[in-house]
Amino acid sequence: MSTPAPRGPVDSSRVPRYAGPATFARLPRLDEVGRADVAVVGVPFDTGVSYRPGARFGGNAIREASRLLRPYNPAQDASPFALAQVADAGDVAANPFDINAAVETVEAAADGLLATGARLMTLGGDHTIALPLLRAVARKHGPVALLHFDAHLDTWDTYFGAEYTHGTPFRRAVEEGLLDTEALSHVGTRGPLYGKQDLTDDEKLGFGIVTSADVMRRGVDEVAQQLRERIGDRPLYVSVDIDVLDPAHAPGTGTPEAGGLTSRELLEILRGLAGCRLVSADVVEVAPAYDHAEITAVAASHTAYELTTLMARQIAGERA
Ligand SMILES: N=C(N)NCCCC(=O)O
Ligand SMILES: [Zn+2]
Ligand SMILES: [Zn+2]
Repeated sequence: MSTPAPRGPVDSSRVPRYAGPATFARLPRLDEVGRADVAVVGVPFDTGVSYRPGARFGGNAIREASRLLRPYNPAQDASPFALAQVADAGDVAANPFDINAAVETVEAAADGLLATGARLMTLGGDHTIALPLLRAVARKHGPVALLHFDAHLDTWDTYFGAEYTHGTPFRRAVEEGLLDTEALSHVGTRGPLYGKQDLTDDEKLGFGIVTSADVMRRGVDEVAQQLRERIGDRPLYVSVDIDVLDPAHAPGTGTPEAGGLTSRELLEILRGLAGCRLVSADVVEVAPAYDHAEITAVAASHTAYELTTLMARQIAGERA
């Protein structure tokens, strides 16, 4: 069965790129194209944060910054929006006053989009939302490999007795059997912890750690190769907390930590994942009130672009 040619972004050589409403990369809305291979969906929710709030505005900041993306990605030699239908699915109406209700709403929205055959490219929102997203993805694919880019472990147990927060999604995900514990990696980890036990607990859950300093010492190619080997041909979920980047590269975030990755390192590691079976991804924790000159939002838009390109190439490869 032949698939219709995907509808791509508005042509920025004919319509100024700063004109009109901001969808991700100036792509059509999902309701304009009916269905999508990759649905870019916003989750404006930040009730799970432990420090600076504001990630509820992250998705729209990333959309605004993504106006400057262009249709051909030379680093991956691919035109993602021609290889697959990528569309902007709008925002999930997550309850800002009730975390449990919000988690349920995100899960249901993700289920709905995944049921149409779309992969999710989610724009957060704080990191709490990774849990409902992983629930939906695991319901579809079974336990998935997880590649988690973050300054933080996000495998803590509770904050103030709360189970669902931005510091706890991946412990919950392991407890719920959503992850393939043979293939769990944190990348970019750094900064002070509550105690050494944090690391022991994290290791017991099955995670391997590539610290920010490891990336600097070993280089992006070696790191990407090690990650690819660990992931193998498992279905893969990639979660990018933008605070994995150094505050110089991403000041607009809620819990910044010194000594992070450069945006160049992050983008190169992502490109090195070509060939992995990427089933969905998120970019979270962009808090534009702390941003300057859209530094963080631009980095996040390029991160989502590389992830989308990986998914589009994967989809095109499956079709061929
Ligand atoms: N997921 C992010 N960004 N941060 C988690 C930090 C949890 C803490 O305040 O200890
Ligand atoms: Zn973090
Ligand atoms: Zn995080």
